[in-house]
Amino acid sequence: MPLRLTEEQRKKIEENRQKALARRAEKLLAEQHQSTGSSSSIIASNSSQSKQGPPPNLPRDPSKPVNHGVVFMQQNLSSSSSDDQRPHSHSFHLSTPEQAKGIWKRQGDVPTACPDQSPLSQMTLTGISPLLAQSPPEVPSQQLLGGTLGQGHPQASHEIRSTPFANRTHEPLAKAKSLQKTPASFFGQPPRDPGVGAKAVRPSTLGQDISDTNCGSGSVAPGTEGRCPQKLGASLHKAGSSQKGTCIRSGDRFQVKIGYNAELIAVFKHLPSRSYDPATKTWNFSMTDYSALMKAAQSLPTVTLQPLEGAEDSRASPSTAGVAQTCLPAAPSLAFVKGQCVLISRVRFEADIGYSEDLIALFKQMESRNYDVKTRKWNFLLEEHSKLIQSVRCLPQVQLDPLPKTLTLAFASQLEKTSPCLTEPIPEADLSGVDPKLVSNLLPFQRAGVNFAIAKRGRLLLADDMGLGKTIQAICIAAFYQKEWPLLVVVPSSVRFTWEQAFLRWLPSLSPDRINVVVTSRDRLMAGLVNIVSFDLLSKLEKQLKTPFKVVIIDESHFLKNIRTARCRAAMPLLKVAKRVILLSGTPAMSRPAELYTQIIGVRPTFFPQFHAFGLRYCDAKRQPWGWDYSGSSNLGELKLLLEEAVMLRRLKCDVLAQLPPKQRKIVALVPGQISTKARAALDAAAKEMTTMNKTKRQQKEALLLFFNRTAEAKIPSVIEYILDLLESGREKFLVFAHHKVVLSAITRELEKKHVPHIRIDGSTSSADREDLCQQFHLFEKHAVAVLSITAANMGLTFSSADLVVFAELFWNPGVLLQAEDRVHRIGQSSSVSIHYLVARGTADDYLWPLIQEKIKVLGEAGLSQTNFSEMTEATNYFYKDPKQQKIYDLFQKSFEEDGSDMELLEAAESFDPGSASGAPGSDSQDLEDTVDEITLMGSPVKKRRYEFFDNFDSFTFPL
Ligand SMILES: Nc1ncnc2c1ncn2[C@@H]1O[C@H](COP(=O)(O)OP(=O)(O)OP(=O)(O)O)[C@@H](O)[C@H]1O
Repeated sequence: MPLRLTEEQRKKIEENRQKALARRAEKLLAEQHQSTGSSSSIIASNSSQSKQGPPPNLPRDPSKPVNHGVVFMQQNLSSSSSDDQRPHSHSFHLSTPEQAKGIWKRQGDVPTACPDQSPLSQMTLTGISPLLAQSPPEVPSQQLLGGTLGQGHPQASHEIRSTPFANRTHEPLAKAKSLQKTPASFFGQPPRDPGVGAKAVRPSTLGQDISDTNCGSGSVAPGTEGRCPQKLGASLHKAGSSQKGTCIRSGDRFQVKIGYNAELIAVFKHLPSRSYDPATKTWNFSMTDYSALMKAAQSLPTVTLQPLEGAEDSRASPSTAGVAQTCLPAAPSLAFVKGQCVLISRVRFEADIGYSEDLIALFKQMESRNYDVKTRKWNFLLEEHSKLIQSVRCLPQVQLDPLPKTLTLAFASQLEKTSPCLTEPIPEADLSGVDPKLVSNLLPFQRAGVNFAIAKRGRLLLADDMGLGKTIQAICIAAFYQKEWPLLVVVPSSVRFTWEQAFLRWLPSLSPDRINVVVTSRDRLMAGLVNIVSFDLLSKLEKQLKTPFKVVIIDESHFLKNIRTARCRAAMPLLKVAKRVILLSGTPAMSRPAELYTQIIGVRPTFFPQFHAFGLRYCDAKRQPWGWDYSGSSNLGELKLLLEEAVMLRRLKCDVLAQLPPKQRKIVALVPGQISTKARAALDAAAKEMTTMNKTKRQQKEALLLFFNRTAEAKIPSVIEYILDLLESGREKFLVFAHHKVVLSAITRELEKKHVPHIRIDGSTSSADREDLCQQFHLFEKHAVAVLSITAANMGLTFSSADLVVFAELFWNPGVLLQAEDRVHRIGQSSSVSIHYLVARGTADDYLWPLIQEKIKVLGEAGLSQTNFSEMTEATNYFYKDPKQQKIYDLFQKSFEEDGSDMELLEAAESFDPGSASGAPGSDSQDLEDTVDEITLMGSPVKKRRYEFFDNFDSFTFPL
């Protein structure tokens, strides 16, 4: 069982975790700083990767290219460890000449420029493509344009030196060749005339290109150091004859002071952050454009710009170039934008991407375009997705990732459509082969659920709110595929027999002996037509499986959320090979999307074959020093759409309230195996006592009392297991009524152990305290259990913030039970209330339940009660059949009908001491505690779940 933490404890843990991470990051930064030193010359001599990115083990977000260096680094890292859903062709990589040449195009020229490139650009790009192939897909073109080409792998520098054309092609801002024609072409247009371009290149310029490439970044390949200053000298030659200007810093912007120069103004006009001040008649720019401007100016033969004070000219020397780099922010000026397509409805997707003029021009060519003024994003019909992606690929400075493959598969019909159709009606399934009793009892929304499941070919996650009748729907869906049985039903241990009862109730055609409830690890898993097994036993019995089950139901499927658990490892392969998979959960994910992953692939094994891809898109995956953190959430709207389209059906109580009765009662048949041998012997002895002839009236009552008390004792472990299962299933606030002090104490003790917030009201609670406790329960934020005495807390209290009442014990007076139910079902309650009666076979419950039912019937006949318990009774076969049982029943009936016996029994029961053979009053015995511990730990459910709870955090993180 999981150990529930309070909200406060969770917060504390999270706080500590964050602090630890911050300390770790600081330490690593300091170490990194020490090892690299602050000297720029050291930085300059390092490879570009170590310079551009933060230390490899610092947190970074692979999906957000906030910083060029980081993008470069991250891309390398993520591409090595991630399963990127993007088809390769969608990535922005320039490994082919056709792709690489796009870098030269003016963005507006996309449609025409793409197909026909000049031979020169093809030739030159072919020359450099090996270098670019080494660049990660997300290296922004700005890095390439801004003189960072040489920052790549040392080998890359080498290639540049040996292929001068490549340098020209890749250093656009330094290309005298194109600039000598027109500055505009410098920024965008590919060199059109190879002949002119080639002739225009002066020898010195070529040399300068090489030096810029190698030295500008400070990344110097071995053996090139001596050459750099020489080349630099050549490049500085122009200073003598050119127009001079200076850059002046002004806050986070800088100003350029220079006389009129048409070429330079053309350059200015291409910088996104440009601003002209008519008062001073100067242009100013954001610092992000500084590098790009300097590079461009450097290439203009008619201009010499003095760099900003304090910022070294990147041309100065290889050893000082790093200083300039570290002083200046990265320059994303030439508008490299990166983003992704995100689904926003069943028929539309949105381009989640930054501003780019060319991209917007392209968007405007899409027929289905729509601009959302609120989100300030463009969206389109799915059918235009491919067209848009194809077109965007021609924009060299834009990377728009397409929808992941999983989404295109799930929404294939929408992607291929020519006109949008919002919702296809789900066809009515032919249920003529299913027991009419079941079909006729389905509520309309349940019938719709069955239709949905069959339309999905029997594979779905049915995630209806708690208490909406997932069981009846699951049985109906499974019965539709009855020809493919044997059926496997995997459930929490505490509800195995409840499921058996449900099959018996809803499928009368199914012979009871065809139902196999697996109780121990020695049982056979495939012995019946319907096989019901707990999660924990499944992992012990999976080896028995020779042939796979074709139809599988998993109740409370969120029990599989942690992929590392034995239960998940046992179940997932079964789901993969099964033809029909019916997952049931009222709370498929309790805290984060990562919890959904196993359930999604349980239903659709081909969706997101790698968790990492899912994590990147929906869990806001972040790389941390210790590995990947998948505990966040992102793109939740899209995830919801995907789930609804292909995986999940979820209705909330409020959606179907009109179809629900105000109270829904359910008998939960407790697992007989949970009653220990010792308790069983005590029960049998007590039952025997009751049937012994020739007893006085008093002796008979004592015998009955002992039987009632022994029942309480015997049920404790199963009751506790059920309560913990409820908590694990996400039930947040509920009431547990019991009668015996030992039961109340055992429950509160367990809740304390598990740190579950709870209150207790019994006969010893003062009336002043009762109100306070009620209030306290109301204020609890999440999980909270009110442990209440049936007789001491059944009146006058309001617990309408809960919508579930659990009766751990029965009580012979139905009026008391109904009053207790109404603590929740009262004014202020807007929901349908669920009531669970926990009954254990072979105990006094066998007699108490029919007795209650009988009394209710009488009350109903007298017009005093509209309640009907008979349906439940019929469902659970709670009929005493043999004559001996009838005798005990009679005894119960007689005893409880006599005046005053209630009080007598109450008093005796409340203070029952299980340690005493006679059941005489006394304190809770160690004996009972031992029994509880022994049984709840038997098969280690408690132990295991506690581990899993703490393991949750880990389960959403992967080591590097
Ligand atoms: N169509 C129906 N006719 C009669 N009883 C129904 C119907 N649907 C549900 N019930 C009853 O409602 C109660 C709740 O149903 P069930 O246990 O299947 O809910 P659930 O959705 O599985 O809830 P949880 O998530 O809490 O397990 C049960 O007693 C069930 O028998």
